[in-house]
Amino acid sequence: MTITEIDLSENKGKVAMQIVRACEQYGFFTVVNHGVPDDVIQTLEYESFHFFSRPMSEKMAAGPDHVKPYGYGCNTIGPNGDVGRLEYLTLSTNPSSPQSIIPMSQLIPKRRLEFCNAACEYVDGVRKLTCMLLSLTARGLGFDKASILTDLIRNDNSDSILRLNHYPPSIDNGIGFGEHSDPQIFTLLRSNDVPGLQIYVGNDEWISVPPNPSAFCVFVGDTLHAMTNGRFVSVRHRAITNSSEPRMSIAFFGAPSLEEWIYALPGMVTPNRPLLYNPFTWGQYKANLYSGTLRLADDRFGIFRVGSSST
Ligand SMILES: O=C(O)CCC(=O)C(=O)O
Ligand SMILES: [Fe+2]
Repeated sequence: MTITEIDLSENKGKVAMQIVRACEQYGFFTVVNHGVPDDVIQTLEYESFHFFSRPMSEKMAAGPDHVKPYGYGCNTIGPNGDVGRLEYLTLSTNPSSPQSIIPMSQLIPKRRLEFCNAACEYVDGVRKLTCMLLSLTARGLGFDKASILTDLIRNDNSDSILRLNHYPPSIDNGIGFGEHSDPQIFTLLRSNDVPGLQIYVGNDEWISVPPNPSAFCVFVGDTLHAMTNGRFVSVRHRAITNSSEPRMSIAFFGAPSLEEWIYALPGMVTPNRPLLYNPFTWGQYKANLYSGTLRLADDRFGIFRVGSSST
């Protein structure tokens, strides 16, 4: 069983096909030669370690009382009782949100300007990379216009998120971040050289993704799964803590605007692949995710599924 590693410096037609195949198989691949400058990545990692090294009283200024899912959190994930051995900081990338990088940086102790600049530059780089991957995905799926996917993220009101996850050392195979799929379109995650990430590949099997600081891990999220009417897998994944070194992962969750309607793209519904989900807006999906009683590992498509009693 091998994880697809995609070299973005290779022929674009070939890369587009590789992406589609990987999204169909596991909903997961890694990319190298991705174009996000190494110093941008290193700087944000440095600032993130600095933030998490501050006393709890200082970190708490950035949470946990912010609008879900934003702000600082420690050991709890989401509002419904999920726990993990990590601390994290979640920021909106939409400049008009009060929870976005610039206003939230004001709450970050010491080095606030350095943190803010590093996070903004990082988001700039990963957003471009996400657009490139979506453009290649559109091509691989046979669409003439890449904008059918890239416009979702390019939209000024894109609800994309940046999250820094810090896993303190722990050497007993504990759950750092429990099993889940990401709700958005694509997640781009990069970690330091410490293992922990595992993905589900079916048949009760989980495989460990070897850490590669010069690569990004790419996860298909629930939204892209719905847009492809189930052709792409929204990959279940988790993080295990089992190292004497701290692990830092930085995730960019590429999402549409709250008002955007999510529905099966042209050609995705066929006699062999009947429609799975009724159209919904990203805002509706998100509200269902955070306002109800859903746990991290639960299926979130319930009320949106064709034939569900609530639709
Ligand atoms: O840290 C990791 O490797 C996984 C984190 C994750 O799945 C998430 O932030 O959604
Ligand atoms: Fe995730």
